[in-house]
Order: sequence, then structure tokens, then C-alpha cells
Amino acid sequence: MKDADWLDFCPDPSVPGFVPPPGAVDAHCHVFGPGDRFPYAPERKYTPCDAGKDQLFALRDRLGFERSVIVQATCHGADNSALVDALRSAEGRARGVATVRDSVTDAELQALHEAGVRGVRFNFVKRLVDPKPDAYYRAIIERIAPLGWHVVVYFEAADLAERWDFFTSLPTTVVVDHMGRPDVTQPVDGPAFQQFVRLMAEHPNVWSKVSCPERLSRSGPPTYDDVVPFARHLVERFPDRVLWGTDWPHPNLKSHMPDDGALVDVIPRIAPTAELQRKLLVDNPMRLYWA
Ligand SMILES: O=C(O)/C=C(\C=C(/O)C(=O)O)C(=O)O
Repeated sequence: MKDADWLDFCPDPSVPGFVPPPGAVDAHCHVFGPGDRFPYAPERKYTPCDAGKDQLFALRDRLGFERSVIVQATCHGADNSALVDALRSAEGRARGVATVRDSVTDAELQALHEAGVRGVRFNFVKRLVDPKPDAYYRAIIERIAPLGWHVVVYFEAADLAERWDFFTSLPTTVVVDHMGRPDVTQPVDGPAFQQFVRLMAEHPNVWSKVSCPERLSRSGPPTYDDVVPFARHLVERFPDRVLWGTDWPHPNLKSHMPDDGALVDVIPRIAPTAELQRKLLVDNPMRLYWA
């Protein structure tokens, strides 16, 4: 049973005005359940609505995307079975980012790799996951190194300073979810966001998803004007190290549920040229997930 205050994903997203380039990748989305086939994790901190692979793939087609990167969400913990089922149904058009524990076996990692997993996710958002010591994550990084996987990290902007040494010590590509969740009431050239920009400027292995305006905006839908300058700054400064995703089915939103078509229409405002759009939506995700 989903949480009482859960907002379901938009049932009838608009067809976006912006047409993504051929081969475009939704590089951050999830599958939830269905719970009767893929039970939610006992340690979860929320219970979502079901949001299965068929609905994800139908949205992909409606929005004009070719491929998906499906990211394990915390409601499924380290049970990646719903993710793997979706990958196996996608006919090569989906790759995955899994959640594993430090006890994961080599056989389990190999099976995930064969299904299409190419990275692991470390979620440092305290309302989602209880914190663990750095050694826990370093043990996992050692295990995935032979597979050539990368690391996706999700954290609150306030935690960047505390985690800086850990993030900058990682030997893999490190992809930061949602720009490190900047406070968009502060200026782009203010100290807080410039600390995140410095992370990318000083560490060429660090990438960022320029997604989730709906999570960060104070000005709100449908255009999320206050988030655009932050995303555009990263796209123009680091055009070869940015990714974009819908974040469907948009877990834990409380203020509103975005129209996914409107999210796609934000893309040309954060990536204002065809070249930047191609890098963001095709070249970068293909290099990271389908090389
Ligand atoms: O889906 C997102 O990227 C954002 C959220 C949830 C998760 O990442 C998750 O449960 O794994 C959130 O901010 O609540």
C-alpha cells in the first residue's frame, strides 16, 4: 500500500514540443514493482505507487526517447530484481544502475552486468538511506572495479563539504544526481553552487545529471525558470560530462507532480544548441552506458 501522501506520476503527459535527437537517452528513471511481483524493501523509507516497465517504456516512446538508464531506487533496497526484469525486457534499449551491499558476490555482480547494469548507486540523502561508513562504499568500489562500472551518487548540497574528500578519492567515473541538489534561491555564482562547479572543474571524472528541476524549483511548473540557469551553466561549462533524465515516476514529490512532456521542454533552455543537446542526450550517455 503506497504512502497516504504519495503523488502518483502524471497519467497523461503532454507530447513535448521539443523533439529529442535520434538515439536520445532518458538517463535517470526508475521502475517500482509491481509490488506483488517485486516486493518493496523492508528497510525502505517510503512506499511508492507501482510504476512498472511497460509504463516506463510507453513514456519513453511518447517523449521521443530511444533508450533508458534505469536507476535502482531506495524503495527496492539492494533487491535489483525489478530493475533486472525491466532490463531484460528492453531488447538492449536499457542499461541499469544497481544498489548492492558490500556482501554482494562476484556471481551476483556478473549476473547484473550481463543483464545490462553498468554502475552502482550510493544514496547519501539521509531521509532515504541511513548513513554508512566510507569503508562500506570503498569495499563495494573494489568489487565493481573489474567490471568497469561507475558510481552514481545522490546527496544534499549541504553534505558536499563533509563528503568532499570521499567523492574526490573515488577512482571511477562519478555521476552526481540532480546537480547535487543546489539551493536555487542562491545565485549561480554564489559560494554554494560554485563549490559544486569546483568539484567538476577540478575532477574530470565527475559528471552531473542536470535533471529534476521539479525537485529544486521555487518558481515551479511548468517552466521551472529558477533552475534553468544552474543546469545551463553546467551544460555549457562541462558539455561532455552531463546527462539528463525524467526521474519518472518522480518519487517523494510533495508540491506537485510534473508533466513529463513539460520537463522535456526544459531541455532546449538548458542546452540551447543542437550540438549541446546531442552531447547531453546521445553522445554522453552512449559513451558511459553503451560503449
Ligand atoms: O528519484 C530520485 O532521484 C530522487 C529521490 C528518490 C530516490 O533517489 C530513491 O528513492 O532512490 C528523492 O529525492 O526522493
